[in-house]
Amino acid sequence: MAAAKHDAESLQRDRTTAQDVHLQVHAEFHAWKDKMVVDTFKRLGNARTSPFSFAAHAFRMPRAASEPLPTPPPKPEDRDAELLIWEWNYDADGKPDAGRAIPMTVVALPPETFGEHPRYQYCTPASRNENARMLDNKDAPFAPYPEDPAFPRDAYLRTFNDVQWVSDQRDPDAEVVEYETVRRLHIEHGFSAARIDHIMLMSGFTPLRKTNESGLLWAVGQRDLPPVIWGDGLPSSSKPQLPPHFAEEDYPDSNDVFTQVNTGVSKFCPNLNCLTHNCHVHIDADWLSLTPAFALTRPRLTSAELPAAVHGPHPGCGNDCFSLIHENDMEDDGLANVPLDHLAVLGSLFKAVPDASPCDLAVICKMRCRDVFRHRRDTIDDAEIISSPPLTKKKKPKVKKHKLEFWGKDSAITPCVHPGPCSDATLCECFRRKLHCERNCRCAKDCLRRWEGCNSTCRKTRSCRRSSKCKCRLAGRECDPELCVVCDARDTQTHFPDDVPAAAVGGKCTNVALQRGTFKNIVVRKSKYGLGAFAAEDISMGDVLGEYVGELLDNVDERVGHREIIQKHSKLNYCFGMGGVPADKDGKGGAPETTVDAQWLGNPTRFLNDSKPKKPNCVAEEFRVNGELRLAIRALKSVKMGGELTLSYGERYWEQGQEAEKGRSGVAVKTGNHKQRNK
Ligand SMILES: C[S@@+](CC[C@H](N)C(=O)[O-])C[C@H]1O[C@@H](n2cnc3c(N)ncnc32)[C@H](O)[C@@H]1O
Repeated sequence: MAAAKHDAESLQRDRTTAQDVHLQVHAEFHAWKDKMVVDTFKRLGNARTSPFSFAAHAFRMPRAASEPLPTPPPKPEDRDAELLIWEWNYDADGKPDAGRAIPMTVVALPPETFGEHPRYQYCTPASRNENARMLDNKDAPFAPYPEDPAFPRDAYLRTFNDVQWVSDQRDPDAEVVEYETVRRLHIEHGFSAARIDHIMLMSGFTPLRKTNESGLLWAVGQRDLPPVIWGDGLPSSSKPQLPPHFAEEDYPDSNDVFTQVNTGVSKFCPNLNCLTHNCHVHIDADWLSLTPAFALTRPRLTSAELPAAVHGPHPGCGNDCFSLIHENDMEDDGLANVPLDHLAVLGSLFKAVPDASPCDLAVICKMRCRDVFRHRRDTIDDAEIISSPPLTKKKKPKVKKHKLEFWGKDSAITPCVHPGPCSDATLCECFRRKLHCERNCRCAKDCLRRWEGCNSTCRKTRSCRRSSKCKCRLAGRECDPELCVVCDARDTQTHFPDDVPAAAVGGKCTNVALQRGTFKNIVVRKSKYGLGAFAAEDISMGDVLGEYVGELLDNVDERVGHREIIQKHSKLNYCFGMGGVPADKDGKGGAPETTVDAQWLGNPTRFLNDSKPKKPNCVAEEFRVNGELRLAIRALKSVKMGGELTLSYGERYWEQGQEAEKGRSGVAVKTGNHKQRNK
């Protein structure tokens, strides 16, 4: 009872101390900030030679209301000037000089010279597709058309759960104050991390660390803090700092390389042609990581077996190699001089690759291989290895080729990751969806489901032209630089239009334009329907002009509701459907697999207008590129420089436009076929 009372009293005392420190830090921070802001403005006002000197002139006001503005100098003799601009300079005391007049000639231009610019909707330039944000309907990042009373702002905001400028914001000033409070509580008052966390959480502050990648200390570690001068006149940088791994006791593994690699690996795209950090295309719409974490590996080799197993009869890394030193001699070589950090890294590596060559591990850990070997011997128990069951090689089940079934032109965006061969039993997604396995699938290299490239069909022509029997072309794929060897898809540098003779193209793959980005120059100019895309150079039939890129929507209604409101209001729709079931020849039915929306993210191909009632000179074609569905815009005929580039959106685009006017939902309904736009 007495102990509990004592605890409660001590907690109350600590809370009071923490509150006092917090109030003090808060006051000091705001005193510094107010002064810093005023000083900055003063400095700008006094600047003479800095780039801000313009601002100095602009903001210099008469010292007192009674102080008159300088009298303009006499008008110059230039009688033709219809407009004079007066300019004065101020000296260091703020006194204006005599001033000068700059004559300007006013030229009357015909009104059509500066006609109204067509409406333009802001768009982030992009060279590749991006997945639309998961939970796109979660927070509205901003309210569009703020000055347009006709925009249905309330209806727009109602399609979101919240508004980002209210819900998600962390005040960076509060973060600086909280951090300094924590620093003082630990350094000056001896509070432990756990005690600080306990008190701060009671007061509604952010926990010091929530996970390895969140919490106050993690967030502060991501930023450059402002150079605050505290109440004692000293800057933050001159003060004793929190210890490096403060408050990490609850996350003992966060420093472990094995854990760190596994945290990082899940954020990289597993597509071997991409490997982008936080890839928004190949990592699936629910942001599930596709890259499996590294598992702990059991050691299989005893210390006595290791040297021969990893190096055979040869030394691994030279005359000083551990494999040449007798065990008894090694005893004298201590590990004492090896820094603890290096040993920690080595310990992590033993978890992942315990049977790797000590010489290789030595390079990674900046140690001698004999020390690596010795540390392994000290930490991995040979007795456990001997007692563990021996590895048995499983027989590979035979898969008969004629049993393989494939469905249409689809291919897996998500690589299959499962132990054993691709089958229903191993829950292989490629097998279940009747897709070809792709290069980045984790199945065996000789898996019969794997796409093989066009080597069997293009051996003679080696050009993969559209008229050819190229297996990749016929399957709606671009050639794969790793697989399509006979056409040299890897080294092709040039794009060949259709009218170049086949002989001139031999040995040069023409089916890699999207991967290589061998596009034509397009300019955006005024056209009959707002802005349009025009050829900035002569274009030949068959040329790929560019890739239609934007945000990828997977057709979930909630994610598109707000987009539809913007489309209706602006009367501009940049959606394009891809994949899925094509519509019939009248443009009816069908459902796209994905919609590319270039409303907020795109490139000049988003400006191609509909050609109706004329025939279009371009077409959009779908290609699978490394498992990813992409849209190429190709010329159907030659277009001279300056000619407008057009597509056929398809009847469905316009029909659905009228339905959308009536309030029907459905941005992401099927394009007629891949040549038609989606509304
Ligand atoms: C993808 S945008 C094309 C670029 C658009 N002109 C601009 O200024 O941003 C499609 C929109 O352009 C307009 N548009 C394109 N072709 C048209 C046509 N043949 N007739 C009328 N409007 C057209 C429609 O407003 C349509 O929603």
